[in-house]
Amino acid sequence: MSKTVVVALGGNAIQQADEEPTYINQLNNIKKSCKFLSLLVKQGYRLVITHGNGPQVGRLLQQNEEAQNVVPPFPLDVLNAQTQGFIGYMIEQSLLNELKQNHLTVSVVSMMTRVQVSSEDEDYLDPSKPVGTFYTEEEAKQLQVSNRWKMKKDANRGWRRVVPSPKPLRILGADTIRELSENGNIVIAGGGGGIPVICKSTDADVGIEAVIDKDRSGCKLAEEIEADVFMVLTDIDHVYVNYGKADEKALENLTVDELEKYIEEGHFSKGSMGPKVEAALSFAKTGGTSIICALDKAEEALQGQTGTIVNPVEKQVTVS
Ligand SMILES: Nc1ncnc2c1ncn2[C@@H]1O[C@H](COP(=O)(O)OP(=O)(O)O)[C@@H](O)[C@H]1O
Ligand SMILES: NC(=O)OP(=O)(O)O
Repeated sequence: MSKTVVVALGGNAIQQADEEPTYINQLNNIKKSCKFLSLLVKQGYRLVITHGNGPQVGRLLQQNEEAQNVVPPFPLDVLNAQTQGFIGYMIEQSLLNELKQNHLTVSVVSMMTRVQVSSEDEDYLDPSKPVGTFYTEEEAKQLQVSNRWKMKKDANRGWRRVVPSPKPLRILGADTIRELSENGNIVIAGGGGGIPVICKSTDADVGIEAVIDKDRSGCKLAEEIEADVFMVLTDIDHVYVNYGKADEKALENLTVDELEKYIEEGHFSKGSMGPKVEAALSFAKTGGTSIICALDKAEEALQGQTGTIVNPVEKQVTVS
């Protein structure tokens, strides 16, 4: 039977840092990304695609706030749903067009996905999820006062607004996602990390104003649908130790224990590679294979030829 791969598309697959965030620029990036995804479909992998929404949901939030005297604003959980809708549409249509050009007949389904979170998560008190545009330190300090935004430094890339990011506890509708995938559909699910909701057995489910990290929820999704591979596609060929230093070293094929040691040694930045390696580690611990690699090398990485591959301790073999 063909392997199920949960693919988490990084922000760069949708928007390049140095480009204007217009619809056309984002669509062109998605079209390029879909060319690489279609190669995986051609190889016979079953794809479940998830994607980020940090830049997009941050700008949508800003639009809602800035227009609030003219148009009533919507809460952040609804804005997450909006990003699932429009990014899902852009991926679905671009992928279908690419598959059609390659004479591949596979249906693509975008699924609005809610994700259960805790009402007690500590991130509500000290928000960590960067969204929207990058600012200089000076601009960030002004926005903190004028707009009452919480601002934090995002690795070495500038300052960004931060919003709460609770950990995903359960992907609601995971059974349906699995069924759709097993029936031969490409499924786009858990976009933007999913819509965060609090579920209590005695009360109605209720949405929460937060943005979940898509690498964390992608890993949870892979775990819950029992995927074979969890793959994080970004803009860098490997995960590195001593990244950016003279003695940096690309990580190729490693065990859970080795990766755990590198995480403890503090090699990975909180706002960029950190969540990816933690998600990769977490999935490998459940018995699957995790891969972090460049989007344009996805096919080779699945054949074990490139990328950072994290194997479960007992499974030191490459994926094919
Ligand atoms: N240890 C590391 N190894 C590799 N890349 C790293 C490391 N630490 C930080 N990075 C940075 O992480 C970036 C990828 O993270 P990010 O930009 O958040 O990805 P995406 O937007 O694709 O999800 C790389 O371009 C690289 O600059
Ligand atoms: N929700 C989320 O993690 O989005 P980004 O990957 O775009 O930050």
